[in-house]
Formats: sequence, C-alpha cells, structure tokens
Amino acid sequence: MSKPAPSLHDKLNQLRERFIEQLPHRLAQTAVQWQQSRNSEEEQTRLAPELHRFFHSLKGTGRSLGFERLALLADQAETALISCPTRSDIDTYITQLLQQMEREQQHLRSHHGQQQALAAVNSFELTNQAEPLRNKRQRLIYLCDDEPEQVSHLIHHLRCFGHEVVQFIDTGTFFNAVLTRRPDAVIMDVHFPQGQTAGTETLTSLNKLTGEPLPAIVLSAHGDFHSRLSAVRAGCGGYFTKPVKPLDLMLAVDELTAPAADEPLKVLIVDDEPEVAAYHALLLEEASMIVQQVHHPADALNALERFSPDLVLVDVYMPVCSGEELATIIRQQPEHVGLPIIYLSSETDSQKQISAMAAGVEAFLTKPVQPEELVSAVRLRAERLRLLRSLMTRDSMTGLYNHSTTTDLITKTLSQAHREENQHAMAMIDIDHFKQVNDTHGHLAGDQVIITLARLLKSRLRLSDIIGRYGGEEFVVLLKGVSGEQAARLIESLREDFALVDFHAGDVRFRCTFSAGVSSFPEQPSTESLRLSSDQALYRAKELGRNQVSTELADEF
Ligand SMILES: Nc1nc2c(ncn2[C@@H]2O[C@H](COP(=O)(O)OP(=O)(O)OP(=O)(O)O)[C@@H](O)[C@H]2O)c(=O)[nH]1
Repeated sequence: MSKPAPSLHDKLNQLRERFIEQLPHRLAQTAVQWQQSRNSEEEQTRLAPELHRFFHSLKGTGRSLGFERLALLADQAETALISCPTRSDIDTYITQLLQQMEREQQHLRSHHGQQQALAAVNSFELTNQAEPLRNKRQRLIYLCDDEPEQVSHLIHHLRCFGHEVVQFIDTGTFFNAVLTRRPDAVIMDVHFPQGQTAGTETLTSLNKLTGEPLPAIVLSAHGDFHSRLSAVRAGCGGYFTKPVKPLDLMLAVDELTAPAADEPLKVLIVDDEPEVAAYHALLLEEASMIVQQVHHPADALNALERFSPDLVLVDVYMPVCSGEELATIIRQQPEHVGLPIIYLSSETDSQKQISAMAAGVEAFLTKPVQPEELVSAVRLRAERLRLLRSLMTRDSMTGLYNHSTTTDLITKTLSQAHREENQHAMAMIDIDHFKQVNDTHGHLAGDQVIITLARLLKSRLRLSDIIGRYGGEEFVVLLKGVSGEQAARLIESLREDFALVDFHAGDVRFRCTFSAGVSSFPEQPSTESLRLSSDQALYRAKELGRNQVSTELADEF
C-alpha cells in the first residue's frame, strides 16, 4: 500500500522542525564569527555584513514561522549591530543575546517547546477543503497591505475579472497562508509596522524557504531607491506606486501569471511498424509534444478528425497504401490543406525523395533520424502552422475568434447539439455609445475598452464557451449547456461588473456600459436564427435605454 501524502500541517511542521534542527549549527557558527571579529579591525569589517545578515534573516524567518521570542532576540541583536558600530560597546550584550537564543533553541527542541510550536501551527486556519475549481485563466492572488481601504477598489477589479483574491493585512498571516496554499501571484506592500521593508523581506524569506520564487508585484506608497531595491532583491516582477490604475495592475498580473508555454504541440505518427512509431513517439514526447500513433493508413483520417494534430509524420513505405498516396488523400480534404506532413523513410535516393515530395509534403527525413533533427523539424513546421492558424482565426486586437471562425464554430456545435439534444444560449453584446467614447477620449481609449471587455469575457466564461469579436464593438458568445435564462443571468452579472470598471484617458477617468441580447437553442435551431433573435433582443435593450440584458422573450434582467 502506498504511503498517504503528507498533510499541509505535516509539511508545515517539517518545515519548522528543519529550521530548529539547523539552528544550533547556525548559532554556533555565528558565535565563532562574533569571537573572530574581536581579533582585529579587518576581521570586524569583514564579518560585520555576515553577522548582520544572520540576525536579520533569523528575525524575519523566526517571526514568520511563529517563533516570536527567537525573532525578538534576533531583532535586538540586529538593532545593536546597526546602532553601535564600535564592537566593544556591545560585546557583552551580543554574547548574552546569542546565549539566550541558544537557550530558546533548546527549549523549542524540547517536548514542551514542540507542543508550543504545534499550537502555533494550529493557530491559523488551514483551508482543508478541496480547492474550488477555478477557470484555467482564473488566478489565486494574495494581496498583502496593512491599509485595506486603499486597495479595496483594486480587489474589486481583480475579482470582477474572475480572479480569486485573498487579502492579508499582516505579513505573518500571509507567510503562513503561502505555505498552506501557494497563490499564482502576490501583490505586496513594502512598508509595514514591523519594518520599512517588511513586505519584501517576507517575500525574500519565503523564496529562500521554499526554493521557489513567488511571482510578485509590489504596491507601495513610496518609490524610493531603498524600497525598490528590496523589491528587486525579493525577485518582484513589477513595482507600482499608489494610487495605481486597476487596469494597469491587471495587465501586470496577467503578464506575471501567463503560462510559460502554449499548449503542447500535437503530432500524429502513421507508421506500420509499431516499434519504430513508438521510438519516434518517445523522442517527440521527450520534447514535451503529445503524440498519437496509427499503424494502419486507413485509420489516419479518423485520427486526424479526433486528435486534430499540428503535424503528421508519415512513413513512406507502408503496405496497402504508400506515404505519398496517404499524403494526397489528406491534402484532398479542404480542412487539412495546410496541415504540415513530414515523410520518414530509409530512402536515400534523392530522385525518389524529390518525387515523394511532389505530393506537397514539407520535409523528408531519412531513417535513422537524429533525435534533435526530428524534434526541430517537427517543432519548426508545427509552430508555423499554429501561428498561421491563429492569424487566420483570431482577431489581432483581442485574441478572440474573428467573425467567420465564430460562426463556423457555433455551427459545428449546433450540428452536434442536434444529435445529442443539448441546450445552448447565444448572447450578442454591444458597447453603449461607443462612438461617443472614441470622440470624447480618443481611439486609443476606445481600444482599451474593447480589449477590457474581451478580457472580462475570457476570464469569466468557461474555456469551452465560444467567444468571438463579431465586429467593431460587438461581441458574440455561445454559452454551452445552459438555458437562455441562465445565460441572461450570467451576462447580467458581467454587465454589472463591467459598468464599474474604471478607464483612464490621460487624467480623465470614465466608465462604460454594454447592452446584450440573449437567445437560446433549440428554440432557435440554427446559427442564423440564433443570431437574428439575439440581435433583435439586443436592439430592444438599446431601445429601452441601454446598459441592460434582454432575452428573445423580451424579459429584461
Ligand atoms: N476605438 C475603436 N473604435 C472602433 C473600433 N471598431 C469600431 N469602432 C467604432 O465604434 C463606433 C460604433 O458606433 P455605433 O455603431 O454608431 O454605435 P454606438 O456609438 O456604440 O452607440 P450604440 O450602439 O447605439 O449604443 C464607431 O464610431 C466605430 O468607429 C475599434 O476597433 N476601435
């Protein structure tokens, strides 16, 4: 039977135990350094920074792990070091503090100390319940600021865009929370009552302790060099001075939490020799690609439909059907015209290779192929296809599907829904008085509004929903598996939140609203009738004064 995974409490306890275990050695080392610094002025100068660093970090980590007495002693030692540059004045004092730390450490290792440490672990609330299921684009953000009223509007905006925001007003609770449930991003103030740079120091301690830098942005009332330096040392990816524009902060969070890589590339291998196919699959999988193998050319079309690869790797010599013939069959299907195909063959005769290429394949690799050659040939061509596909199907400003792709995808979904008797809803969304926004605040500000609404839709709707930019300031979404009524309620909540987003054009702050019309399938059985019905509902919403959601039944939400 496999061992159960350690609980959060166990992990945290292990962390504290490790810290206490390592402490005698570190204290002994520091005591020796302190003695050495007595030998000469050079030694004193050489060791001063190291001694200071030790007390400083012991203060931070001790405090954060709940070892308050230890942190207090370290704080006293640090203050003494800073305020009395002459060593002889504080010699006895520091030696005494080191001895007290030693005793405290022994106490913590004793049974009684362990009990107290455990009580400290249990004193803060652990989120034991299963993590709520979050949208792939939704982030868990920890915001730590001791002046909550100054950041409430930022929290509102972050939540409005679907992020889960947990707020902390002190660094200790924040520290424990990170160890319990690691966030996707942190927004941290620098200055706290505990110290001028206590916020960034907490991040530094956490990064050291976990060995994994937290993606963090600093939000500070001060833009001085010292604060900025502490942020850089804590590995922060951005520094904002208050007051900050919510949308600027949102963009920084987006950038900080953007996935490191896109979806893995998908490759279909068609080869009648299973071992060879498996070997090539292994090489590509090692390079983080997703591979599907087909050993009979006749199965290739089915696999293309289901797997939708970015590239096909075809063996030239196969029984039943040659690679050339298979490539021609694939190319004759309009949806696969641009799909890159690479031949793999033992054929070294260049004349034969040229004739095989006549079927329009992208490359000819000779077996045995070098692993690097295979991976780079596949990656280069598959990524190019991805880029071309994206240029063809997406709107460049918002990254949403363009008009024709949105219509195609909706039509495909409906044809499947007919077979499976599903229900879906369409919403047509149009920004109100958008011409006026452009005329008053300029086109760039108008673009910002469009991009923001696109982001709101992306962050709040499910990945399976179809979201398209239909035209200038008009969007269409297909909400899968929901009734018209449910969809209208959802769009209504988006409408309310969008109306509260602050936009900025220079120093001017302004807000925008949208109107929406909702229709549903199967009541409207085709893409065209859904679109017409949503359009009519949208028209009604505009007529009735805008900033509202209307359904095809003319009920207003
Ligand atoms: N900034 C910007 N403006 C755009 C873009 N696409 C379209 N527009 C503008 O959007 C405006 C749309 O205005 P209208 O369709 O007249 O309607 P409206 O002003 O939004 O008013 P209602 O829909 O009646 O509430 C036009 O002025 C277009 O120039 C774009 O990509 N960026």
